[in-house]
Amino acid sequence: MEYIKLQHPHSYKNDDFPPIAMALGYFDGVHLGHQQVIAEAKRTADSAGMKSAVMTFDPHPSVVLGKSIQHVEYITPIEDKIQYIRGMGVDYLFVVHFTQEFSNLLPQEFIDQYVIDLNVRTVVAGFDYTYGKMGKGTMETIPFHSRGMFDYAVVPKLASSGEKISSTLIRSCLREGRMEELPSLLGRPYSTSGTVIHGDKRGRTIGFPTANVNIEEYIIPPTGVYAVRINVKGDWHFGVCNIGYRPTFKENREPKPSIEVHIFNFEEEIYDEYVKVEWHARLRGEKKFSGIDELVGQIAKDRQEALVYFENYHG
Ligand SMILES: Cc1cc2nc3c(=O)[nH]c(=O)nc-3n(C[C@H](O)[C@H](O)[C@H](O)COP(=O)(O)O)c2cc1C
Ligand SMILES: Nc1ncnc2c1ncn2[C@@H]1O[C@H](COP(=O)(O)OP(=O)(O)O)[C@@H](O)[C@H]1O
Repeated sequence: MEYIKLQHPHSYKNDDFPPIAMALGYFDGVHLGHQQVIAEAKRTADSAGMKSAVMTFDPHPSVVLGKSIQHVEYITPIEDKIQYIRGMGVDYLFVVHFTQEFSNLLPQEFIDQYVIDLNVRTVVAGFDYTYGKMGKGTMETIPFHSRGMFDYAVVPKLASSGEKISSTLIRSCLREGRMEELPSLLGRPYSTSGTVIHGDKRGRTIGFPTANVNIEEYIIPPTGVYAVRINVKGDWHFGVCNIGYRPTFKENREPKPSIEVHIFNFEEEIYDEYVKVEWHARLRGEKKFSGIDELVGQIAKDRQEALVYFENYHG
């Protein structure tokens, strides 16, 4: 896959590229609905002898359009998005740096500069895709803006248990800790990557060392205890993860919850390793225990519950 970052204004002309079938979207999560749009662009490219492409945007428009939030949390931060799209086998990935100036392009200007000038011959997008200033361009206006230079295909909504699969639905599952529903929406479990940092070194003294993972940019599930898998140096391990403020030990809440994984049957020192945590099930909420023995007893039960959960796990 060729990865092309586009800064506005770019200077490509259509003879810089072969004919392209391009999937267009923000694609946070690269969920099953997104995967359908991307697969449709690939099918079209294959059957028409064109190259396939995905165009997406970074950062999230709300960062730039100043809708209250400055710090967006993603289902798939840009690096993960690139990796999942690469895994789908597309030929080109265009990532447009989303700026105020870019967001002010009129729908026709967007189509001229970001579709026609990149030699796109077929646009594929979901039924609710919008483009150009204020999202005024829709799949209904696309034939008009195409100037007869390209075809288009609209992918209808994909539902799971009667609900439209969307980044919004996935965000609410994540915020509510409904981890078990995510594979049917994402096509894979939710996962987050980060570096193992130093904690208070208390874990090892209570018999449950925990790798504290610094996870940034992702949506963090609610505090509580989870059955997880963790990838360390290329190998998957099972474990239990606590997200929270460790009220048993700490009077005052830190600004961010800690995310700590006790890895089963594992004894290595892994500080500074970049690890991937895969979230499978929420087991319980975080509690303040009256002492270390009660906490340790509960963690032993959590471990057992996760082991039972994973007994029938077959990757
Ligand atoms: C599976 C699991 C469940 C946990 N549950 C709680 C809890 O309910 N309440 C709490 O105060 N701490 C809980 N902890 C966090 C421990 O307090 C924490 O691991 C310990 O303080 C070690 O911290 P350290 O890694 O910074 O040394 C849990 C940890 C694990 C691994
Ligand atoms: N089974 C295990 N699960 C998690 N971390 C482990 C395990 N065995 C060894 N470790 C190592 O020990 C560290 C955790 O020990 P801990 O006393 O909890 O320290 P910290 O408070 O710095 O996280 C991890 O970062 C890792 O390097």
